[in-house]
Amino acid sequence: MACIGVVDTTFARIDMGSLAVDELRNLMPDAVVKRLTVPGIKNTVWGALKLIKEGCDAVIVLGWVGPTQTDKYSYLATSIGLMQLQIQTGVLVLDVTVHEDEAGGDEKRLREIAVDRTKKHVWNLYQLLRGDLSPYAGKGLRQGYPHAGEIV
Ligand SMILES: Cc1nc2c(=O)[nH]c(=O)nc-2n(C[C@H](O)[C@H](O)[C@H](O)CO)c1C
Repeated sequence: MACIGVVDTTFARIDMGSLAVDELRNLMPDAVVKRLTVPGIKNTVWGALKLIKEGCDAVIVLGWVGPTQTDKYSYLATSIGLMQLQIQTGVLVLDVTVHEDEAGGDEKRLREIAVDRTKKHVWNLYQLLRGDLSPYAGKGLRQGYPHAGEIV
């Protein structure tokens, strides 16, 4: 039985962790889901490794990046950490991040982005655990926005 880790943060302004857990239950009702909420994105590497050590086969990390340059640097550091973690463990760690400044201050839009991106990346994780996404290659899939679509 698959074990899926969910790591999210208190820094986030939308509860993407709960959205991810709900969507995992929809797509993978038999999977064990282990959730760990940490203070912020820079703590997610530790959280993901903890869940991997506890036996998770894959981890989805839900991060929220603030609008300042310092926030962006924190995210860059985290991204490198999450990539290193995958190199060292070989475990898929799917980084799902919402940037607070990507909706131009429109908080309703920001929620829509967070919900759409979380659900679609849970779907991506589900597909990757069952094989790969090759049936969707080149289809212009987007998370947080409508699919851009294929150029034909
Ligand atoms: C500058 C900064 N920006 C963010 C952010 O954009 N998103 C986030 O989740 N957390 C941020 N943090 C906090 C760090 O991730 C971490 O929680 C603290 O440095 C404590 O280790 C910091 C310190």
